Amino acid sequence: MGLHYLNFKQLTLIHLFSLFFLEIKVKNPWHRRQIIIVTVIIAVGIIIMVSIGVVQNKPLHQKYKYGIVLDAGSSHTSVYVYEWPAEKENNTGMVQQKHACNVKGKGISSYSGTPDKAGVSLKECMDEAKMTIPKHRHHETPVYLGATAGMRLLKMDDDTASEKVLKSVENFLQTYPFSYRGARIITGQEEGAFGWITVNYLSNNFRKASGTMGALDLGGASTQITFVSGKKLESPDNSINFRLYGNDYHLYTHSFLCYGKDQGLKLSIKQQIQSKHDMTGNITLEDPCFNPGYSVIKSLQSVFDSPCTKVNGPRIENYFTHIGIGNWHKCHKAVKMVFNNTYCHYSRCSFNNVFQPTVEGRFGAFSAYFFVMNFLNLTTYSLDEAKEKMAEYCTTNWDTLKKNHPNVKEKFLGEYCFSGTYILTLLEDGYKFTSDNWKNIDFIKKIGDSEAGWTLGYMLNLTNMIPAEAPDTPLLPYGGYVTLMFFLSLLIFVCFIIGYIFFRRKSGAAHKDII
Ligand SMILES: O=P(O)(O)OP(=O)(O)OP(=O)(O)OC[C@H]1O[C@@H](n2cnc3c(O)ncnc32)[C@H](O)[C@@H]1O
Ligand SMILES: [Ca+2]
Repeated sequence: MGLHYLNFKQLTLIHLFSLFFLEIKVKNPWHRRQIIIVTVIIAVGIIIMVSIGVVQNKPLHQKYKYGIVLDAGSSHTSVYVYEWPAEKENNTGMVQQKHACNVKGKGISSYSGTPDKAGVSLKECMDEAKMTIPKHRHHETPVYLGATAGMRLLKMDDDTASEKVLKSVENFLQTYPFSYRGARIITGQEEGAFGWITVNYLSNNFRKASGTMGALDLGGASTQITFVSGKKLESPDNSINFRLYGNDYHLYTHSFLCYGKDQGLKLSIKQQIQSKHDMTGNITLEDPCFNPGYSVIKSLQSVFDSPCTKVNGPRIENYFTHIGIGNWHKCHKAVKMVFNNTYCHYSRCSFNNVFQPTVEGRFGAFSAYFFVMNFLNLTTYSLDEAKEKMAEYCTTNWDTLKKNHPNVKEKFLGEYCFSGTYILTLLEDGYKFTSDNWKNIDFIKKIGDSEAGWTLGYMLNLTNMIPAEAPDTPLLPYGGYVTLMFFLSLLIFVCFIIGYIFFRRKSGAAHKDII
C-alpha cells in the first residue's frame, strides 16, 4: 500500500519538475542560473524521495513471539522454546528454536508410582523458559505438553497411573504465567507426521520445487517412519494427507510401539533368554551384542516389566548375569529375530505385517539414529562399510572401551554394539533400505539451530502457522525495491543532465548564428 502510494507520488513529482524545467528552457533557454537552481532542486528532491522510500518501507524493528513445547519422551523430557517474528507468522522457515532444556532424571512415565512428583520435576526447565521469554510476552505464550511412547505404554499397563501423571504435569504447568494449552499423549501417527513437518519446514522444502524429505525417528520406546509415497496406500491407518502452502502431500506414516531402542533391547534379551533358558534356574546370558568383558547382574524384572515383553505366568523375581561375547554376525542374527518378516497380508510390508511401500527420496534420521551413528562415526559410510565398522566395534574389549571413552555414560557405551546393530537391521531388514539407497539417509540432529523432532511441527499445526494456501508476497523483496528506486532515480537525474547539456549546446549555436 505504502509502496504504491510513494511510487505514484515520486513519479508525479518528477513529472512536474520535468515540465517546469522544459518550460524554462523553451521560454528562456539562456537563463543559466535558474536552470542550475532547478537542477539542484531536482537532485535534492530525488535524494529526499529515495530516502523517504527507503525509510518508509524498511521493515519495522522486529517483534518476536514465543511458544513452548514439552517433549515428554519415554527416556526423558525436553522443554523447547520457539521464537518467530510477529509479522511473519505464516512464512515458512520463520520459527526457530530459541532455547532447549533437558529435564533431569527419567521420563514422566517413570513417575507412575509417585505421580505427584512428575509435575515438579519440570521446574528447572520451566524456570529457564520463563527467563528466556520477555516478561511482556508471557501471558500470550502457548505451552503444550505432548507425551509419547513411554506414556502410551503406561496407559496400556495402568490407565489410572497415566491419568494421574498427566494431571500432575497439567497442574504444575498451570502455575506458570503462560497460556497453558494442554498436556496429552499424542498418537504415533501424529508423532511421525509432525516430525516430517518439522524437518521439511526447517529445510524450507514446502516452498521449493525439489520435493520433501522423509523422516525417521528412533526413540526409546517407539520408532516412526514417514515419507511422501507415490504408490497407492493399502492401509488407511498409514495414510495422512496435508495441504500446505498450496500443495497437497500424501504421506505414508507408521509408528512401531515397542521398537524404540530401549524396548528393542528388551525384546532382544527376552528373545535370547527364552530361546535358551527355562527361566527357573540361574541364568547366564551370553549376549553377542555386548562387548567381551562386559558382565552385569540384572533383574529379569527390568526386562519383563514392560507391556512389550510381558509374559504370562508367575512374577519374575530372579536375576540374570548379562555377559558380552562381542560377535557382530551373531548379534545381527539375534536382532533380526525381533522383526517378524514371516508373513505379509499386503503387497509389501516392512515387518510385523505392517504395510509399507518402497522407501522413496531422501530421509532425515534423527534422535537415537543420530546419537548412535554419530558416536560410532558411521554417518558418512556405506551400508557395507558400516557393517564392517560395527563388527570391529563389537569385538572391542569392554575395559578398553571404558578407558577410551571415560566421559561417555556407561549405559550408552555398553549398549552401542546393540544399538548400532539394531539401527542397521531396522533400516535394512525392517524398512528395506538397500546398499543403493543407503546414501539417501542423512543422520541429523539439527537443521539450522533447531532440533529435528516432532515438537516444532506439533506447535506449527496447533497455532495454525502453516497455511493451506501460500500467502501473498510483495512483487519485489525489500532490497530489490530499494535498488530499483535508486537506479530509476539516477537514470532520471542523468537524463536531466544530458538534456541540459544538449539544450545549452543548441542554444549556444543559435546565439552564434544570430550574431
Ligand atoms: O520417543 P520416545 O520413544 O518416547 O523416547 P524418547 O523421546 O525419550 O527418546 P530420545 O529420542 O530422547 O532418545 C532415544 C534413545 O536414545 C538414548 N540416548 C540419548 N542420548 C544418547 C546418546 O548420547 N547416546 C546413546 N543413546 C542416547 C535415550 O536414552 C533413548 O533410549
Ligand atoms: Ca521421542
